Amino acid sequence: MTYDVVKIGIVGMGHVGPHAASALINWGVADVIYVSDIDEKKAQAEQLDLMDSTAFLPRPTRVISVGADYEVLARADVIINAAGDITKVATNRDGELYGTTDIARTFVGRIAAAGFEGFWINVSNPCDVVTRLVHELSGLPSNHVLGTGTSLDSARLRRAISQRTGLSIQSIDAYMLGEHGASEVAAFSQVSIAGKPLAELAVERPGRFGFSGDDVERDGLNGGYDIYNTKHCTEYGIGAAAARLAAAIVRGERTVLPASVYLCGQYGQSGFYISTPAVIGADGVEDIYELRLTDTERERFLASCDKVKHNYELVRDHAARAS
Ligand SMILES: NC(=O)c1ccc[n+]([C@@H]2O[C@H](COP(=O)([O-])OP(=O)(O)OC[C@H]3O[C@@H](n4cnc5c(N)ncnc54)[C@H](O)[C@@H]3O)[C@@H](O)[C@H]2O)c1
Repeated sequence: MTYDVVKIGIVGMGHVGPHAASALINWGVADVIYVSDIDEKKAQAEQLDLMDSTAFLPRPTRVISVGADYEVLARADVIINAAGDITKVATNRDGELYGTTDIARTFVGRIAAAGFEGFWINVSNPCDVVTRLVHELSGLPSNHVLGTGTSLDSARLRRAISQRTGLSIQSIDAYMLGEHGASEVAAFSQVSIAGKPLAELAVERPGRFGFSGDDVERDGLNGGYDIYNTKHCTEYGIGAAAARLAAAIVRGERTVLPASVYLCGQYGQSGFYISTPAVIGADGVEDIYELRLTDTERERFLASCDKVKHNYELVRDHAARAS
């Protein structure tokens, strides 16, 4: 699919939403960005600030504030969901479990009823659970809905390896898999640089490449809280991650990126969202890759799947009790 005019909607203009918008504007990805927030004044203020930034850029982008008129977002090609309450994840991303899912119920169905046929990229936490709910409420095929998942955590893992090796982040092929949360796993056995497995490099040049997998996994896993504990949010990395996925879709890139995707038999798992590398392009999630893991990595990945599925059951019970 090619777009004459690329329209992207963003729900939730707290920290993440505006940074995703800013990345899309700076990269020249979108012609129109609809910004939505239950706090209409906040959405309007962000609209004006973002529009001011366009005066300094080569390509014009229209930013339109729609407040809580969610139906307008049905005109978008891609919608990013960043609605939530970041103060609730002070110790654990599951702190938003009922909040963000209740919030998603207020707009995903309305946007679907207004005829939305595009793509959802969910950022809100707990990311894999909210992504699954968005898929369920949207009525869209599973390849039209994805979550940022471990895209950010994988960037943190690559950053940690980059800091230890002195090589650029772009030179490091490494993935965090599983839940975007405490149970995620670094696929350390599959890290490669220059087409060589890290394990081989570690034998050849231990001084540069012989660092501990546990240490870099810790950075991938806890990197968010290292930032959150000081500034009480994370915004640049995740804004860029969401924008990157949106760009890959509207440009039809077929780029391999880690994302929370609907498993259909990969790792022996099906019917829910969790992160693994995927091909992102004009059809959204066009292919899903299963990595060859060590027994321990696989065991941990499967435990992560169990946790995400269990959290979804909690959300389902919560919704049943409320109805
Ligand atoms: N997946 C990731 O890697 C990652 C990283 C950072 C943040 N997050 C998550 O992204 C979400 C947003 O983070 P943030 O720091 O921007 O949070 P925030 O609390 O700063 O902003 C959330 C915004 O959502 C708005 N909102 C709430 N209910 C709404 C509704 N019904 N309709 C429209 N807007 C609504 C709020 O008014 C607020 O402006 C959170 O769930 C957070 O945990 C995920």
